[in-house]
Amino acid sequence: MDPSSNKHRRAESKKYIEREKERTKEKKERMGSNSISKMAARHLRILSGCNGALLSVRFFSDSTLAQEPIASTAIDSASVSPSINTAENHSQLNNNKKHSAPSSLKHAELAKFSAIADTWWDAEGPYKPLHALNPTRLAFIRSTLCRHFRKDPYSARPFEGLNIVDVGCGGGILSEPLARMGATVTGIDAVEKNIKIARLHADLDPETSTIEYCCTTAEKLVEEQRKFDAVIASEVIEHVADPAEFCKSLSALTVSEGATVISTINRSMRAYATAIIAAEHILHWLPKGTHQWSSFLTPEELVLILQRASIDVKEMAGFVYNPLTGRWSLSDDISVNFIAFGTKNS
Ligand SMILES: C[S@@+](CC[C@H](N)C(=O)[O-])C[C@H]1O[C@@H](n2cnc3c(N)ncnc32)[C@H](O)[C@@H]1O
Ligand SMILES: [Mg+2]
Repeated sequence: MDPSSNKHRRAESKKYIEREKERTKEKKERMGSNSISKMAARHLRILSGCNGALLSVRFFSDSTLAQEPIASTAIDSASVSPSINTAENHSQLNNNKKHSAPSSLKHAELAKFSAIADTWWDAEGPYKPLHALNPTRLAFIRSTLCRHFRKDPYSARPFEGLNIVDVGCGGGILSEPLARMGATVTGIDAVEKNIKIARLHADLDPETSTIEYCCTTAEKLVEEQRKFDAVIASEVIEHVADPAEFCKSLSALTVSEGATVISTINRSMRAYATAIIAAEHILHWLPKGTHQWSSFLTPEELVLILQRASIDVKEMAGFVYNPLTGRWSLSDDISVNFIAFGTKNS
């Protein structure tokens, strides 16, 4: 056939389209074994740490995922507040630029945390909700980690022998009880002031003075080739620049067969009404602007990005607030606050 003829060109185009179809099919098949559609269709068994009740959460089909892009915001260095532009933070931020992994820092978010750093241990201050949430999230963390690492959940120090990193530890509200439960804890935060407060507070008690606090990021620890049995990022992922990259860093920090725990807020209308309108604008629990609804992740999105980072989510639970008692409890209602436990694929 004459190579310049129309017939020849049509035949070549047809071959090309066929090859592309074949490649797409292969790609789909490769992804299929791991894809969220399988994950989404299956029931996750959730054992509540508080009452041992067997809860079950059904994920939606992945069509919802296709419609809703995972929230991701580019770093806007112009929006960094002068309060975070300290020499220490500057050198730390500059150091981050040198690393190959993209920075998880969202400077405007860090400025908000820096501005209220001295209130971490004021149980009636802006971190009141985190203080109130602490026993409930610890119940989930204790039950999932003990089950996974075959530890006795009824022991006073069930995490003895476990090496845990608390990423975005803030003032150490979660790091401290983890250390009291026997874990060797490393607490890291991108805000220098938070780390200073955390260090000062932990030094008040010999049981928590063992915590290693460091002003750094997950990606920086990856560069340093640090590894942990368990990686925890509680109420942090909604404040980072790129949740998917952040999860990759968390995964890289986790030993093979190790555990990753993430808690955050669902991108639901209920979350908008309660976590933003009520908590920030009506009840003034949190400073206005603490959260951006568009930065929240749905549970399905979190499962997907963790799966792509080689972490299989095994258990998930919701945190539900009772305004009458002022207490949080574990629930199968993941429509607002939720927590996920996953394990790193070997
Ligand atoms: C809502 S606070 C949660 C603190 C703590 N995890 C807790 O729940 O008690 C979020 C924390 O994450 C930190 N943070 C935000 N982005 C970060 C990043 N990319 N790397 C490390 N820490 C970060 C903030 O400075 C802040 O202390
Ligand atoms: Mg938050």
